[in-house]
Amino acid sequence: MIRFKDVSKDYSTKDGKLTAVSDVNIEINDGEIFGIVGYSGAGKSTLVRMLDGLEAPTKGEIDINGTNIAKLYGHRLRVQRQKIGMIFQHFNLLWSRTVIDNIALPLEIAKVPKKKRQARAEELVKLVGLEGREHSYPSELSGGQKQRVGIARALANEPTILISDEATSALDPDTTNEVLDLLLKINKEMNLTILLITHEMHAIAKICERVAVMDSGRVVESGSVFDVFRHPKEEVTKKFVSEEFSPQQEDSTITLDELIKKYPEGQIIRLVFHGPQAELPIVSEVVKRYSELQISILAGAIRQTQEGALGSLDLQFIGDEKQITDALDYLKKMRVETEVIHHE
Ligand SMILES: Nc1ncnc2c1ncn2[C@@H]1O[C@H](COP(=O)(O)OP(=O)(O)OP(=O)(O)O)[C@@H](O)[C@H]1O
Repeated sequence: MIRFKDVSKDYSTKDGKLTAVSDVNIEINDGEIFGIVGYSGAGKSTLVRMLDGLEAPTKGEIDINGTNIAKLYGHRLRVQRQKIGMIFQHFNLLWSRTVIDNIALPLEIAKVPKKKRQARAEELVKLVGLEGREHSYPSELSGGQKQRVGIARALANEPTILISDEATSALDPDTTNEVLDLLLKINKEMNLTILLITHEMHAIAKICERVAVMDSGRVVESGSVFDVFRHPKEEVTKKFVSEEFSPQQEDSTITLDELIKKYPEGQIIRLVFHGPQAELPIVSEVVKRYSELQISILAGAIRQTQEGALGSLDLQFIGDEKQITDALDYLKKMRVETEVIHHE
């Protein structure tokens, strides 16, 4: 288990003290994929550097399976750091080395005999799906392939923890999904604990079980991804969730205010479905039961999370108030969450 306990980190700058991380408490279970999301400057990288023993907290304790990282130095710190693999946004590969030699680099540093490191590097090439590209140079690879090399290299020393620091931020959406699928596969096959640091809620939704949202050095909200997506409490979380998850209108740049301006009549209701409900024909049932109402679908989105599908739909209801209330009661009975986002 990784435990951040009341962790703070201050830097002294020419403008005085800067608190990069403030009273952070997080517990990450073995084998879990845990997300940390925050905008630039939220303190995510500082947290990672402390976990990797590159910097010590000003206050608090970070321990991995009971060992306080800040208390380690010399050989013991090096051994501990080998248990943590890291992947980065810009891959950090050596351009003069081939794929296989990049992957074998940490083993060379750890002085693993040549035959053994060759065999391990070949195994890793297979694991990340780069067979046939062993002797290519990074400049000959696509972004997704480069990140696969990064992942294989990070796994060379058989770490128990993998930190992904914005590792998909420079990739296009399809490649991002492929890399996330690979992380999920590795997590399952090797029971690896993965800490996913990102500003992309999509990546969190796709593979994480739990998430902590950081803002100005603090963890402002945390919990299961499913719950945080369903009921974001803090403004910053709402912003992240709505960037990724708000129902997509035909013109996806339209804001809620513009939507209301465009459809001022009646009521606009947002429905949130989860789990098996997302697959039931609930909307057609409402249309049938309350046939006097005029019901239009304005926008919709569905996301797959590790706990099942989470869907959201904005509907406009025009008609008799009592009928609208009855329709909403019916939806509630079907355990669909409803939120009135506009009432004429
Ligand atoms: N070595 C340092 N000296 C002084 N201030 C620092 C140092 N490292 C980080 N900071 C400051 O601490 C705050 C948090 O930075 P950090 O890099 O941890 O954020 P982040 O969430 O990782 O953002 P990004 O993704 O942009 O790196 C920022 O205000 C940053 O300027």
